[in-house]
Amino acid sequence: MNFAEEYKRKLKTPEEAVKLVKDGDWVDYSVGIGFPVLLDAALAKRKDELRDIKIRGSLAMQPIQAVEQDRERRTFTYNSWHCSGYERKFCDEGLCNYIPMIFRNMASYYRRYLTVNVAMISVAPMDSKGFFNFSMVNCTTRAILDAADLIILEVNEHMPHVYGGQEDCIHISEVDVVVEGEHKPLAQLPVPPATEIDEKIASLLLPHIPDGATIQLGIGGMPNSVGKLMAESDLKDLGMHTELLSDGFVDLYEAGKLTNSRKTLHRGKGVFGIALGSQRLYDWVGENQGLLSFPMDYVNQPSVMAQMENMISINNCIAIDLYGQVSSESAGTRHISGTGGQLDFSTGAYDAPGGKGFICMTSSYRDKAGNLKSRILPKFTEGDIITTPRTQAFYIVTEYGIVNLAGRSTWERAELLISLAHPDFRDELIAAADKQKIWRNSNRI
Ligand SMILES: CC(=O)SCCNC(=O)CCNC(=O)[C@H](O)C(C)(C)COP(=O)(O)OP(=O)(O)OC[C@H]1O[C@@H](n2cnc3c(N)ncnc32)[C@H](O)[C@@H]1OP(=O)(O)O
Ligand SMILES: CCCC(=O)O
Repeated sequence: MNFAEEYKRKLKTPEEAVKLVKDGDWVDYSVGIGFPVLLDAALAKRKDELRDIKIRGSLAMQPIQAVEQDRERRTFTYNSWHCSGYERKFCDEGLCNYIPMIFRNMASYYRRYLTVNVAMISVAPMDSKGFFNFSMVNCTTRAILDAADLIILEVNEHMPHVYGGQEDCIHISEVDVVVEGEHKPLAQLPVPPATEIDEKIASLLLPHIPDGATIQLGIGGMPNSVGKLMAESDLKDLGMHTELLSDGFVDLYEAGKLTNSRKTLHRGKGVFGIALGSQRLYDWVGENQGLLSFPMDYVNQPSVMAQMENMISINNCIAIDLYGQVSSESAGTRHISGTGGQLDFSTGAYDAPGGKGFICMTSSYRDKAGNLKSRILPKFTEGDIITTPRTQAFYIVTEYGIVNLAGRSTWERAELLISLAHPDFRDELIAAADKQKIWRNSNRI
């Protein structure tokens, strides 16, 4: 077979390729660095000739021209599975709608229910055997492509080849159209520096993490900082099984802590679903035989995590109420990010022998006007979305301590959670707990 010939036959310009999109189509744009930059720009130019184009994407980190060029949403309706900071601003303006999901189910939504008229996805350049590697976006890429009526690949010369265990590539024979062009360097996720509170939280976590543990770090500043601080600890022989591979893991690797040598599943390999972070991370992930990408319906499956001894999951949240419900994706009706894999990992870590799921947060935050606000709330009120229900939220950590809510009644939860609150808010939380009939006279903080 001459794959180079087939490639040439399928090659079109981005402008020619997007002519295949028809009125009413559902178009999929992939996740993170899988975003099809050239195809999006070409599709946006068709805004006056097309009608009712619905786009799905997520964690976009560069301008989405179909939204930027059509701010009245006359032609394009953009939807996200998980909002980046950039997409969050679109939600604020009514230009992006969130699609609720938990990551382990996302592929099955495509396989069972969703229509994909056109998939436009960025991939690494074709290899000599005719395969395009999904690079750092194994995620649900294969499920999206399998569901698509028409597959248009955008070859991105900066996307490195990444070793995968399953569903990590597509062959030229399965593809309808290929486009090429010049790309800017891959979009990066900023890595905020660790704060004093992050350091305190990491110091509280460390005694709960045994040598040889398998680690998941969630999205956001704090889990990344915890990874960095774990790299400075005495921990040994850590393993990686994570939906999101972020810079915290490079810190662990460079400090010699990440060996994967004691993993009880995929020994010797760090497993992940998607990588997002700095160029340093991307350079480390490309062509790295110590890593394996897998689809999210495998990585995020609790029954898979349950096979890993001492699976430790570390995630962040927006707020928690005195009942132990965790909100990590909205603030009232303001949409912030998404459920992502938080519930998958809280569940899977609990099911693993010796496993623990930690939800970490600063006890308080300053709102945009500079007022100090508690993240521990008496109850959720203004439309806050529950990401992890109280039945699956176990270890909760702030800079004031660490508690385990498993098996605790409502008065015990109120007492434990108030012990984690910023001191300025404890009295009002106790008063609220009393009013809500979840406070015992003998409770002490
Ligand atoms: C990856 C795996 O393997 S599993 C998956 C883990 N996935 C999850 O945990 C999904 C849910 N979690 C998340 O999305 C993130 O961890 C978050 C949102 C909780 C924290 O992420 P960060 O990027 O550190 O959030 P950050 O502190 O920058 O806040 C994000 C926004 O929420 C706002 N915000 C944060 N806390 C609050 C609050 N309590 N009330 C109101 N707004 C708030 C911030 O102001 C900011 O808004 P802005 O962009 O307008 O400034
Ligand atoms: C890719 C990270 C999304 C999440 O699960 O939070």
